[in-house]
Amino acid sequence: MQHNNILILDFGSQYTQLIARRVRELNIYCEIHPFNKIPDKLEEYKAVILSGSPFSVRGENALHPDLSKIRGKKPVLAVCYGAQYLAHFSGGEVAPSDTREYGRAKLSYIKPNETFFKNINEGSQVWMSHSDTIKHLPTKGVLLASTHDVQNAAFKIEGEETYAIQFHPEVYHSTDGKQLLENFLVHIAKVNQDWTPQSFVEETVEELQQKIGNDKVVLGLSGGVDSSVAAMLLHKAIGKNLYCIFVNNGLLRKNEFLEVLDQYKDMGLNVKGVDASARFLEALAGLSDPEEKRKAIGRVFIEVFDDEAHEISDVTWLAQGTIYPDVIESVSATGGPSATIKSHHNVGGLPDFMKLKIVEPLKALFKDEVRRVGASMGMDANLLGRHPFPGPGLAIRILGDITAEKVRILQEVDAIFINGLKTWGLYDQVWQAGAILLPVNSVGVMGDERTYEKCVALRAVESTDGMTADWVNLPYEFLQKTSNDIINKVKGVNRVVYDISSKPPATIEWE
Ligand SMILES: Nc1ncnc2c1ncn2[C@@H]1O[C@H](COP(=O)(O)OP(=O)(O)OP(=O)(O)O)[C@@H](O)[C@H]1O
Ligand SMILES: O=c1[nH]c(=O)c2[nH+]cn([C@@H]3O[C@H](COP(=O)(O)O)[C@@H](O)[C@H]3O)c2[nH]1
Ligand SMILES: NC(=O)CC[C@H](N)C(=O)O
Ligand SMILES: [Mg+2]
Repeated sequence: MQHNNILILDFGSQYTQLIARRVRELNIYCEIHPFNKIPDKLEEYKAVILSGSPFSVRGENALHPDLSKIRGKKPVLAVCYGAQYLAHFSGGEVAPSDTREYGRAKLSYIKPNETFFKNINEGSQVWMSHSDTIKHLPTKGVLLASTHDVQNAAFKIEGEETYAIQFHPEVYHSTDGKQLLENFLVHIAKVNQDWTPQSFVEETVEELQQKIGNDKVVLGLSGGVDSSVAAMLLHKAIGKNLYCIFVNNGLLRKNEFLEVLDQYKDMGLNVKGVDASARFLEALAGLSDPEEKRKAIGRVFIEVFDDEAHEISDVTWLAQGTIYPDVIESVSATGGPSATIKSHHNVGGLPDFMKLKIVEPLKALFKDEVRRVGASMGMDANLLGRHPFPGPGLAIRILGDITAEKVRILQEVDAIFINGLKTWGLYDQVWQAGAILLPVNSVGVMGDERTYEKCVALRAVESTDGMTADWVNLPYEFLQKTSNDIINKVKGVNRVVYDISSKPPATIEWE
């Protein structure tokens, strides 16, 4: 258990994860729990933050948890819906505001000498996103700040360490938001700022040793950041009892299998490379529907992994590189069925028959924190800075059916594009990039002869989490040079196009 833990109760705001990030940026650990699943062991938490919500406290379905175990006993910071909740159900009044308020506002009044507003001055910009407003403060409420339009923009409750704000300190556009969180967490709740990548590594290694003891653990390594950092942590904790398996599904980037395998061996990992290319290609033969392709790959992954795990005697644990956003998505407060756009697969979805216990050392971290943890263990910057790459690999970038020849063509094209980005110093400015082989032949002319060959698309996007993305404005000179190189060097390709679609409405991968 991490020390100095902050509990964030999620009422379904789209900003809840941002609250967690801001708290972590202060080197303070925190966890998000759904509003209706308040943990039993409250003594482990030093303070509680209530998030915003799409609901209205006046609505029939208002989220209305019992906070009697928390209020007056722990410092509480209530944000937006949280603030309205405190007001509405404790003797105050919340009503629809005359004008809905979204975006910029300025604090026009701040009560003097309040620790909560230490180093924050009148005029400070805050970001609003609400349609209800707090008309009357709750019993024992003391006004702390106002904006031009919102009289009760911040208040506290006399006799409790309970603070409430209508604006969102977690968003970047609230200029003193981080200061406000620091005032509350450090100066009011007296939480130490000692949660760092190093302390995370030390605590996690100790926990893993206690949990796993002398048991054996198996882990699927993909060359990606998450599984690699998870492997490093486990290696530090249990050494040779960690058995890593890196599967070549024949759909990796050019030379990637051997290069990455060598890199893992240099890191001292106990890793086995399994070349199952033929098995995957066989399973894919004749399939051209994207979902059927994805499912076939998922199935073969499990078979290969299961075969390999059986080669190791007495394995009892399966380790996974699950990270925090994966966890949060599966327990969202408001839930609601969402449409399946694509069936993402990873070895994580192993069936029950494998009967392995699961260990997920990165379950509490965001992607950038995973990178910081990796860096603090001395992991190679190239490995850490790697673009995300999907488990089904080039199979979902070859539209339609897959053959060994198409894989070869796409590997060549992709290598020219990615190496070009690196040479031009563009790789780190791009979140993810790759090439797509289209099921389209077009007419060209090369050396006075007619050609009728394949077309490839290049895709480069900027994003923070892959959920939304925009295409990158790559320099024309770069695109020109890359297109030339591809058409001149890769036999079978006579046309290159650049994908200028954002997500949504498109997705990052084409299948
Ligand atoms: N070729 C592979 N061999 C073995 N395991 C794999 C392979 N590809 C994917 N996996 C497993 O599937 C998991 C999920 O893959 P995913 O791409 O989401 O994460 P990642 O590869 O670890 O990190 P990143 O998101 O940076 O690519 C990996 O953590 C790994 O355990
Ligand atoms: O491990 C994975 N298994 C998959 O099946 C898979 N499909 C897409 N992706 C990656 O997810 C991000 C979002 O991709 P999309 O916009 O195409 O859904 C992008 O980063 C994609 O590369 C996958 N990763
Ligand atoms: N961001 C929020 O928490 C909004 C709270 C509430 N739904 C309102 O519109 O006022
Ligand atoms: Mg990956």
